[in-house]
Amino acid sequence: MTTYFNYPPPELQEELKRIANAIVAPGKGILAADESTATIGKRFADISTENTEDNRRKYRQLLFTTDDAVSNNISGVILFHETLYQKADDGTPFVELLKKKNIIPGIKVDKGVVPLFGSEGEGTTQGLDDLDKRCAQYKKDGCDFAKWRCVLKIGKNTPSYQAILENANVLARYASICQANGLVPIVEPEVLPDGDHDLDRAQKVTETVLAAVYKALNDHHVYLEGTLLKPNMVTAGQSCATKFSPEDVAKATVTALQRTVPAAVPGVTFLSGGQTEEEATVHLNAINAFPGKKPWALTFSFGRALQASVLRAWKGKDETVKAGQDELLKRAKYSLAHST
Ligand SMILES: O=P(O)(O)OC[C@H]1O[C@](O)(COP(=O)(O)O)[C@@H](O)[C@@H]1O
Repeated sequence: MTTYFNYPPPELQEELKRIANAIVAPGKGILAADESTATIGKRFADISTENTEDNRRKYRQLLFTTDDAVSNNISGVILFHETLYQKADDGTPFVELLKKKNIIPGIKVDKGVVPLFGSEGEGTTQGLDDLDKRCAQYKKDGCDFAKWRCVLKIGKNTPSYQAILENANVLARYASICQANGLVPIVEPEVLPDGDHDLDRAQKVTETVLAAVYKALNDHHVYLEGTLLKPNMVTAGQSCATKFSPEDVAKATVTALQRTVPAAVPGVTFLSGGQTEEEATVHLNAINAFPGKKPWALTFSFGRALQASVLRAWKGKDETVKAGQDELLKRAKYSLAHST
């Protein structure tokens, strides 16, 4: 294997580093509002709201017209393709609304999880074919970062070596293509919380997966200072009989990261992965409070843990938009409350 290669040119390195650091500025995190049409449909079903293009637009308008104070705690928003090109009622493109608030627009660029042939129900994530072209266009259209999610399942025989390697490699290919186009790649290898495994097993799997991801990023010459990691917090499986304290979760999570994530990475933006808003917040605060070496910013890139009460307050109605926005302000403020 050749070890002769070039990192991005110095100006591009500077740009990527500047964007990544701005996203994880102290006290700030990411609002993951990039639910695909099917996923937002599930969220809308819970509040008996029809999954139409205009309802999706209205809901994202609610999020992006929340009081400017939201940008004290939200540095970036991940958008779904459709949302990037939508406008508010007064014709202002959503991207402009965000930029006016000093919030960095980002874009989900993966095209979803597909089965991995020959595996025990595992998957890989598709979307590489036209990624270079799409990234160039998204950068022109105002995005400064991107996100790609891979999922790994914990089971008796999983995650398999096949799945670990394949997902690490596809994340690395995605990351290098993003960087070439001036987008900071958020690398998301989510170890799913489904199952009855304990905390120790979740930690070991997370370590193995992250180690493979950083090996692949190195193999693909990804410039780590211009990337962010979006991992799962290390929690026991959702059906595990044993209960673990926030301090246990913090210890397992910080230890897994210390063992695998290079110090060159500016920040870790955790996904919430089906935890309640309260759990995700308590865990993130325990992670930040945990003593020891933590050379990266540790913050949030929550979907459900920032939006569950927003959706419940909004209920799909025009007259409850303000109630939804108040919930978003509250959740954004408290997600990192004890660590700033
Ligand atoms: O399956 P989809 O529609 O791509 O969405 C997956 C969701 O998972 C996330 O990566 C993390 O979301 P959660 O914090 O709710 O786990 C979001 O960015 C994204 O919206």
